[in-house]
Parts: sequence; C-alpha cells; structure tokens
Amino acid sequence: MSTQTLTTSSRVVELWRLGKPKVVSLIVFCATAGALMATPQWSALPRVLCSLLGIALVAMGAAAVNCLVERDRDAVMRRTERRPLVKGTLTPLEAGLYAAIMTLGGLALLQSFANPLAMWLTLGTFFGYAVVYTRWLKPATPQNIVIGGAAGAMPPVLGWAAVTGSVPAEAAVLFLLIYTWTPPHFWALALYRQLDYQKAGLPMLPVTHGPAFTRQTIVLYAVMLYAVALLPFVIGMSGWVYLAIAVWFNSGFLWRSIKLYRSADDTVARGLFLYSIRYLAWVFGALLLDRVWTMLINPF
Ligand code: HEM
Ligand SMILES: CC(C)=CCC/C(C)=C/CC/C(C)=C/COP(=O)(O)OP(=O)(O)O
Repeated sequence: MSTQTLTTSSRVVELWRLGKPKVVSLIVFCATAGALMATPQWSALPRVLCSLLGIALVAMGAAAVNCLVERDRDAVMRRTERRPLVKGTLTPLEAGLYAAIMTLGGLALLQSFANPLAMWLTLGTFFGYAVVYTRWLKPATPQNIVIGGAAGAMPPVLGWAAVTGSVPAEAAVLFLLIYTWTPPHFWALALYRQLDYQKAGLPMLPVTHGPAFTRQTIVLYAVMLYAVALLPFVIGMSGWVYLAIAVWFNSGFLWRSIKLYRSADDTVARGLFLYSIRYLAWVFGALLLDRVWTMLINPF
C-alpha cells in the first residue's frame, strides 16, 4: 500500500503502533512504581506525571528506532510482518522523524521537570536498547537478552531518579527484579516463535542451544527470580501485602516453568509468556499498592 493512500487518522494509528504502546504502558507502570516508592508524597505528583510522560515518549522513540533498524528482519517473521514499516504504511523518513521528535521531546521534559540525572539515565537506556541491543547484540549472541535486558530493567530506576535525583540500593533491587524476569519472559516467546528467529537468522537461545536447554535455563531463572522478588520485603521496602502477592505470582511462575520443562508443547510456552506479563504487572502493582496505601493514611 502507498503511504499516500492513508488518511491522517490511520497514519496517526500507525505511528502509535510504531511506538509499541502495550510494552511501553507496562514500562511506564514500572517507572510509576519506582517514582512512588522513592517519594510517597502527593506534592511530588506533578513532577512524577511530567517525568512519566518523558519516559513514555523516549521509550516510544526507542521502539520506533528498533522498528526502523529491524524492518528487513521483521519482514521475514510472521509475528512482525504486519508492522507499519514492513507493510509500507509509514516511510522510514516518517519513522525517523517520529523517533527524533518523541525522544527529544521526552528528554526535554525530563530535563525541565525532573533533573539531569534522570535525563541522562533515560538517554543511556534509549541508547542501550535502540542501538546496543538492537543493532549489535541481537544479531550477535544468544546472550543478547541477558546483556540487553539491562536497558529493559531501567524503568523503575528512571522513575526513582526522576523524583529524587539519586539511585539508591532500593532502586537497584527493582532493577534486579526486571533484569531477572526478562530472559524467561523472552525465551518463553522465543520457544514458540523459534522458526521465525531461525528464518531471520537471529541467534536466540532455542535456535543456538535447542529448546531443551532453553527450557532448563528458564527454570533456573524462575528460581533466581523467586529469590530476587522476596528482596523488597526482606530489606523492608514493602510490607505483607507485597509478600503475599509476590509469593503467589512467583509460585505460579515457577510452576509454569517446571511444566514447560516437562513439555515441548507451544501452548505451554505461550502460557508462560503471557503469564510473565501478568506477573510483572501484579508484582509492581503490589509495590505500588503498598505506597498508595501509605500516601492515603499519611497524606502530608
Ligand atoms: C530487552 C528486553 C525485552 C525483550 C527482548 C522483550 C521481548 C518481547 C517480545 C519479542 C515481545 C512480543 C512483541 C510482539 O509480539 O509484538 C514482547 C512483548 C511484551 N513485552 Fe517484552 N521484552 C523485553 C522487555 C520488556 C520489558 C522491560 C517490559 C515491561 C516492563 C516488557 C513488556 C512486554 C509486554 C507488555 C508485551 C506484550 C505486548 C503485546 O501484547 O503487544 N518487555 N516482549
Ligand atoms: C525509557 C526507555 C528508552 C525504555 C526502553 C525500554 C526497553 C529496553 C524496552 C524493551 C522492550 C521491548 C519492546 C522489547 C522487544 O524486544 P525486541 O526489540 O527484540 O522485539 P521485536 O522482535 O518485537 O522487535
């Protein structure tokens, strides 16, 4: 389809899709938890909201760069063959302009309403995902997701830095939580999309080391994730509500990983991938709930 034939409103929809809005919404949710864990005060709310908008814009800009860099690979994978740059509903120039406007706009918001540390950390995250992971690591090594996952784990740190101008050990715990979660989140998907990655020539773990080894590694990560997820309670960052939710969801994650270890069925792998998204939303939701409760009973 020619880009000329699209109406303005459908072009806006395509630009919206280019920014991977579902992934970004969870990223922003995790950043919100980081921000409110740092400063559970209503007076910080305007700064928190402007910072979250800034983080969202940069994350969407990074997603657009990822789609731009990967448009040839995306064209050979079934999961990604309907993306705007593959279908031709957007041109590379439009995607590039969109990425530049979103990223620079987001960084300007962070510089103006948060602080330089938050701005630089967000820029580093953008570079880590859009350039280091997408351009270099992804086509080079099956450890791409383990190293590149550091960029994906940054959102709570960015939220924390935006409201306090610092990154204490508590923020590092939240980083570690997403960092340990990312490989099983991705490998579960890579297991039932193995053919796609093979066709695109990407060295994902199921392609290079086989599905059995990948399933075994997922169980290992699920055990590590369980331990890491208990840390916020152990170091006194959160209370019993968090602990109950963390135990429930980590048990679910571990149980589904063991089920996957014993089964080569794609539906089991897909089940774990979908569960991983619910998992992160609930675990960070539990942290948030703890803080919002504190803000409600202690409003000043
Ligand atoms: C570098 C690290 C990561 C990799 C390689 C990765 C990989 C993926 C892939 C390949 C998909 C499928 C997307 C699609 O079908 O279009 C996906 C979906 C998703 N990811 Fe991740 N992910 C990473 C980090 C994250 C992070 C940090 C979050 C949130 C905090 C996240 C949240 C999601 C969500 C919500 C979806 C579902 C999107 C949808 O339904 O369209 N991911 N991820
Ligand atoms: C603030 C800021 C800049 C945040 C960026 C955070 C970040 C690193 C997000 C990564 C999440 C994501 C879309 C992974 C997709 O992996 P992929 O690109 O391998 O998947 P694909 O095959 O679907 O393109």
